[in-house]
Amino acid sequence: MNMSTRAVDISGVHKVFGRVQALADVSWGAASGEWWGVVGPNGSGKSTLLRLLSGVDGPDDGSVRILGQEAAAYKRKELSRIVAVLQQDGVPPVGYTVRDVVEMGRYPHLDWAGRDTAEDIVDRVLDQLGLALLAERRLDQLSGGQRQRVALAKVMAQNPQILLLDEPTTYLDLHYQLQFMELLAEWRRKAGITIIAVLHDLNLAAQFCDRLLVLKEGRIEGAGTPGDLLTENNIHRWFGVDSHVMPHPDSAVPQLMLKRRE
Ligand SMILES: Nc1ncnc2c1ncn2[C@@H]1O[C@H](COP(=O)(O)OP(=O)(O)OP(=O)(O)O)[C@@H](O)[C@H]1O
Repeated sequence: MNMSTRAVDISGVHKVFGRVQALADVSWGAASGEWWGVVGPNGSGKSTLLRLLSGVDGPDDGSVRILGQEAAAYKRKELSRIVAVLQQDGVPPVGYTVRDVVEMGRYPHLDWAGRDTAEDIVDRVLDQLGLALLAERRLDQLSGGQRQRVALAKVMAQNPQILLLDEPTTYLDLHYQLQFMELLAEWRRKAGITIIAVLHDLNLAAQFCDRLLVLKEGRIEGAGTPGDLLTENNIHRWFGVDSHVMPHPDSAVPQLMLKRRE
């Protein structure tokens, strides 16, 4: 890839649902290899933005470019080789085995005869995520945290350049939340992928993301480093809550403690 090519670039994007302006004149982009957290109150347009970036939906106005080309100009399978998406509940508890699901991640890379172009990748990913012993287990026999690890294995097998995540840690306990974020960080370090993650947990976002994109009522309220953006004033402006913001003792990134009202 040409290193000057931006991973994603959107400009002048509008998206309307009935009378709701989900995104209003949004212009923003991510350089290759960056990790962006997309944050903001409920209903601010975060998931809508992710859907436009994944190509499942198009803007009403403006442009959404992936690696320099309009998202709509890609063939479905071609875009799936570049962009992978992981949702809140990444894989549902159905009867497929762990291996089946991770193999599904390879679909965009199968040739015309259904042959995989990189056969060993499924076993490598299963090993890397500590899932080798669970490979033949069915998803409905796994915990939510284990299933989310399988969902991560599936998108890793997909081997994308850009990973989109929509609140991926919502159903995870503290241990799995941290483990999930560390696995993403390691993957990015090794493969240089671009990560764009909708996150509600600002403390996790501050610890892992290079930059934050803040949306409110469909508009960009800020784009920059957690250190620049996560101030007590901003938190109040965006979420209507009072907080203490303090530097993390290890890394000095801002960490948030909510104040009670009384
Ligand atoms: N398919 C749809 N039909 C109608 N309205 C929609 C649709 N998708 C989103 N919206 C509306 O667009 C606005 C933005 O929604 P979106 O899901 O992008 O917000 P969000 O920031 O991801 O919210 P949350 O934090 O609650 O997940 C909301 O007002 C929502 O009700």
